[in-house]
Amino acid sequence: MSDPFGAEEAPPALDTAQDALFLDFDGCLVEIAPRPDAIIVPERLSAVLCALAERLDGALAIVSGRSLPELETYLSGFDGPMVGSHGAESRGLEEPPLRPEGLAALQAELAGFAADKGLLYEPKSLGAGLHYRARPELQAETEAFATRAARRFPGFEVQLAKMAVELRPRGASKDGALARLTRRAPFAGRRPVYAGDDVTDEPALAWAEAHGGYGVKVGAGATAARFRLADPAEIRAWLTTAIGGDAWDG
Ligand SMILES: O=P(O)(O)OC[C@H]1O[C@H](O[C@H]2O[C@H](CO)[C@@H](O)[C@H](O)[C@H]2O)[C@H](O)[C@@H](O)[C@@H]1O
Repeated sequence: MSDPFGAEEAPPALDTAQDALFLDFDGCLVEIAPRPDAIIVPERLSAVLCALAERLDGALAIVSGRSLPELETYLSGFDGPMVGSHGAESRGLEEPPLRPEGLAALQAELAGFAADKGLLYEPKSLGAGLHYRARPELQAETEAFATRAARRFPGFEVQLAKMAVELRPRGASKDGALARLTRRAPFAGRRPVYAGDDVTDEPALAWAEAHGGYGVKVGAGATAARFRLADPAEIRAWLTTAIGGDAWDG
């Protein structure tokens, strides 16, 4: 694909003997949908992730901005490690969640703003999101509101996402999650490979590049990643190839 931001090349085949693989969820494994609850998760996805995790000796983790319970529901057949809420909560890592004070009050404020403005409010296990896809003209106002909310609730910070602005626990990050994961088995000593599509993924893509591995940017846009694939369908095909599978058919 042609892109003004470099990273033209497709990634090499995964090296299952030495790679540790970290995968974003929305926009990477599944296509972006008009609403968070409207995504379509291909039936084979969990089975492909399980097979690939086995080839990687368990060194495969999902690293997402989604709430952990949602990830567990959408990928119910996959039992490997998962990091949710932009690094603030995890499964299989024995890490306590980052739960700042004021979550309920913060959520009530964001829900009220959404109701007033006709935005989609997304309650999250450790934060909240405001989706302005239906009212894109309100992006600046929504971001300004979120910035003011983060001042009143200092345990939280603003996280921009595709057509959305979120408040997540302060200090949570996907690159921080990668740093922690790669210090422990079965990830330690392997080459970090991260794939993701959004600004929420850029620090993790840069982290993989800076730590002996590489990033795969999904879709268009400026990126720290060396490699690029066009969309989640190409990501799924790349994963399937690594397990010797046939062409992805949904
Ligand atoms: O880190 P990710 O797995 O990419 O999650 C980031 C956010 O994804 C979701 O929102 C995005 O996807 C929605 C469904 O396609 C889309 O409607 C929305 O516009 C996108 O921003 C999710 O709702 C958020 O909680 C995640 O943080």
